[in-house]
Amino acid sequence: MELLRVKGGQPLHGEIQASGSKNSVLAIMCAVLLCDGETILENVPELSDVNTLMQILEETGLKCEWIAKNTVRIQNDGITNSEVSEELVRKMRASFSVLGPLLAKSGKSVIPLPGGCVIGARPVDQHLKAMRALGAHVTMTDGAVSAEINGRLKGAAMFLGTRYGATVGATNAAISAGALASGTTIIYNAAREPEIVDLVMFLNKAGARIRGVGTDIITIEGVESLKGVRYSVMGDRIESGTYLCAGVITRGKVTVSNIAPQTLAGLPSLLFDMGCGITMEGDSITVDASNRELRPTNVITFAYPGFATDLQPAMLTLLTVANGISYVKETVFDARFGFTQELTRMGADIKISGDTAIVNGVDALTGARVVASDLRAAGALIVAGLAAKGSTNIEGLQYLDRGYENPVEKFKSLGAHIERVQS
Ligand SMILES: CC(=O)N[C@H]1[C@@H](OP(=O)(O)OP(=O)(O)OC[C@H]2O[C@@H](n3ccc(=O)[nH]c3=O)[C@H](O)[C@@H]2O)O[C@H](CO)[C@@H](O)[C@@H]1O
Ligand SMILES: C=C(OP(=O)(O)O)C(=O)O
Repeated sequence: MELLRVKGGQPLHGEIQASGSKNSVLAIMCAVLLCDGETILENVPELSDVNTLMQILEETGLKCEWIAKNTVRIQNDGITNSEVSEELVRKMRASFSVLGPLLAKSGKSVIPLPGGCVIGARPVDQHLKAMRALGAHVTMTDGAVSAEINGRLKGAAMFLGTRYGATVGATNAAISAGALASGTTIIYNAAREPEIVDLVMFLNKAGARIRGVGTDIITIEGVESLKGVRYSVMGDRIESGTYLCAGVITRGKVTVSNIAPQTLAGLPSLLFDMGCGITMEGDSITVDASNRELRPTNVITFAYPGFATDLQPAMLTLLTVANGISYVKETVFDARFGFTQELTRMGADIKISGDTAIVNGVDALTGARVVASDLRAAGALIVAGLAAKGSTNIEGLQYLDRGYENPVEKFKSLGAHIERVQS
């Protein structure tokens, strides 16, 4: 079995470049189904999720290849198959996001349900609501969603949302499907995440007419066709935040460049509240925690511009060594504290009460053998290991590889003692 071995105690110093955003590129690659001809995507992170989505697009008849480092070429000469195989959907939940684009472009889409996962139940009711609003006939057979339309989808007004707030995936689905629908589509309570803005910038460059992105009302004037373009994906704010938290927990000084600091929403302010120095300049952000005592703080996750749920595990990990009690409330997913059990094995003092983790800071974490059960848990356990006394051995690297590009090289360049080992 492959493990990540982290020897803690070394303050991180230096600068890394953020990779392209995983969540952004996945949404954009799905939208390439709508675009005729050649699309070239730049700043694409080399991740297993990206490779899985390339396989899914190939299954539908598109041609995908890496043509240079971080550059993918996708040729869309027509969709030849509208059914995605279960094996691929099981590998990656985001594969469900081809539903809307496949339907809008080919009139049909059959996608197995992605199922729940370790961060909570993840229903797709709002995705289906959006497709139905646009006129599709949607049914469920043998655990797969089947959506069909005779001719073009028809623009409509719709309200999307769940008891957790706005939904990123369903907003993306409605935007992509609405782009090729006849007439006007209006999405109320649209999610406002930067990755949705990136998707819309790509689609508008390809010929779509979408306004209001970044606000909670998005208006789409449907067009008859979209044409492939060259587009560079935004920097990854979740990866960036993970490296910043690693810099802080080791009491180091870390700069992340190739990232729009405003996309980090509340993270820089919270790190400032904890006692860190923060500098933002152009497309880079520096956090300085050298010789600082870390104060506790309270965090509540929420749809953007709230604190990102994907950064909750790294942030909570940081609070395990703050000087006092912090409260972390998770409002986006209903089971995203599983990783805290592993932190407890490293000496953290965490109690879970409903949707809130009560984190009582300890003097130091200690190394242990731990298991990552999801992508951001893997990032958080690295953050913990970097600060812990002794060695931490992390299992579950298949999750890490879904969303962090070259983590060993990047952490090493900051001075971390980290390596992949067989055990
Ligand atoms: C590939 C990708 O971009 N993944 C991101 C995306 O996931 P994803 O698009 O799945 O997240 P959503 O914003 O849709 O989900 C938010 C909440 O709404 C619920 N929900 C969602 C859709 C639906 O039809 N019904 C429903 O109840 C979900 O279970 C969850 O509790 O946004 C999340 C929230 O920022 C991030 O954590 C994920 O990293
Ligand atoms: C939850 C995440 O991704 P996904 O939606 O693909 O599971 C994530 O990136 O943290």
